[in-house]
Amino acid sequence: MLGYLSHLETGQTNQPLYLFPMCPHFHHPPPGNPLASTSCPSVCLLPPPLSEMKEKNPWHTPVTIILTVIGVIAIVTLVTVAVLQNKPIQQKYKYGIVLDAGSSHTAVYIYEWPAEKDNNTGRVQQKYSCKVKGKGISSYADEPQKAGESLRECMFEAKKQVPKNRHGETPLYLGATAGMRLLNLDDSSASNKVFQAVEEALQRFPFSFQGARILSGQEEGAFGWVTINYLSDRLKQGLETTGALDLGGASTQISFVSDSYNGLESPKNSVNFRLYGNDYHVYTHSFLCYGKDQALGLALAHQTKSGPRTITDPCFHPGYTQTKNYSILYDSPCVSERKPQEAPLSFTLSGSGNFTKCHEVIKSVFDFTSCNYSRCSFNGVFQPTPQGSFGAFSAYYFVMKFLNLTDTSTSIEVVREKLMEYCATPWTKIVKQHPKVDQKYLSEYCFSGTYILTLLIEGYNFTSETYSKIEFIKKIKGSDAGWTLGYMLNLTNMIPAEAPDSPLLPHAGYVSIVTIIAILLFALFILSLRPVWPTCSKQPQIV
Ligand SMILES: Nc1nc2c(ncn2[C@@H]2O[C@H](COP(=O)(O)OP(=O)(O)OP(=O)(O)O)[C@@H](O)[C@H]2O)c(=O)[nH]1
Repeated sequence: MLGYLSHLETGQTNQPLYLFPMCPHFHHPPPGNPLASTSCPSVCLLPPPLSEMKEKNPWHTPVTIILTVIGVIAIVTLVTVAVLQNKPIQQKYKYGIVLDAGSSHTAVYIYEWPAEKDNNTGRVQQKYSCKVKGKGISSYADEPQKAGESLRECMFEAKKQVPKNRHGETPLYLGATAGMRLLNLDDSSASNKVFQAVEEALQRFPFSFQGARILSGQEEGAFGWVTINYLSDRLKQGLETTGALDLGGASTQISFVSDSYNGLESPKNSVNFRLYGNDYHVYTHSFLCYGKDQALGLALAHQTKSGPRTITDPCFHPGYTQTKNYSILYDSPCVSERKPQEAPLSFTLSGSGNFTKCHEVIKSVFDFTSCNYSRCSFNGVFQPTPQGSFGAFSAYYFVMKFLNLTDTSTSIEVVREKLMEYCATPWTKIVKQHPKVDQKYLSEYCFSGTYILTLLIEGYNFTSETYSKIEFIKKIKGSDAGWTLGYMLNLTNMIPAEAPDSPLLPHAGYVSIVTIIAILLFALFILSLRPVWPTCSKQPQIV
């Protein structure tokens, strides 16, 4: 038989090298007689000059050609099926809507997750959020109808955001937090009317309305913890969890896992979860009246207990003045009992911008003396020592971001110094520096920054070391940090108690393995046909 002819030049002899695929090695015909046989048992004699002959490829038999074609078709079919069968289909989404009816305002959040991964494996993420104009629903106690109306604009937007064919199946929840907790304490009938109005308003939308309710402080804290750990994938991967610090307008929550807390001491602070096959004993506490707006009210109440007409408030910038109404300030159940017996209608507040004095005023709103447990935060509330990393969101983030204090590697002493300098800055200068910032927020950053530091260090007992493990966050991977996502995940059973079975291989790995196996099988098949392989003949076939 005759193999392919190659005219590669060999280095030493400068003779042509003849390659015969069926011969075990190359060989050089003896000089002068290129047709002489060499050591290859199936040696192929040199053919006459190429121009004189036409090779007949021994593989070109009908059987080998048919087998090769069948083999190639089989491989292509196998790989195509593997690719198509296991290919991620074009994503379709399902949706869930949660309204966070907070004390200061209401926000609408739309979440989405892959429809085909409904069984707890798809990642839920925030698709859209809308801040409802105006104040929180609790501020509509005197005109409940308006509470419902206030939600309409954002809800119409939500209708546009969710595809029409998903409207009917999209669950819609409203959770109210500390503002409604306070209204409910103060006037439960007014609170019911507000709920009635918002329920009627929400039922008019084509979503699957699941009801409106007040979350307990414990739920608010625990679902905030779930949210941030879910978004950072710590739950699914069974990693060490992050604590959650949430500072609202009317309440504040702290939630974390501590090695020293198993729920036996102060069981009311314990929330247990089994998520993705792991058990979590979470410590959580919500301080009603210690959100930043109510805390400001507590601080003002402390300074106006004798019913003065003017106060010099160290938590406001020098040159800042404001007239405040006594009945509005003391309207909140957080301070109503402390209302001075005799007080004028209003008082004038003049800022002095003194961080040290502001810190003293703020400390006076905490009770650090009573504790019936092994350890307490404040107001006699049990709390283990903060442990691990923490995510601090809501007003923690707004305030620290504005003050440029989100870098917690900055020592607490430096944070104090910066606050000292900031508080002492005259109000006119502050306004000039931030002409676009809402003056209500702007005027309160000195108080809020000082309050946050006091709450964290003296209140929750963060030390220089543990303070550096706090991260001030607004969003994680595009979704807002807050209780709403955790709440929805819980109500829709989107976090399984046990770890779901995951596919052994990702799509690409699966396709690669099928391809390799197909090729190996084909090679094996060809080898198995060895008996019918064409062999080198002693005589070249000249056609
Ligand atoms: N500086 C600043 N403050 C904000 C902003 N949005 C909200 N706040 C304030 O931050 C505080 C906390 O706001 P939220 O997290 O919405 O709290 P909330 O849900 O109204 O309050 P709770 O019912 O106590 O949970 C409130 O005092 C708000 O007035 C913002 O964009 N910038």
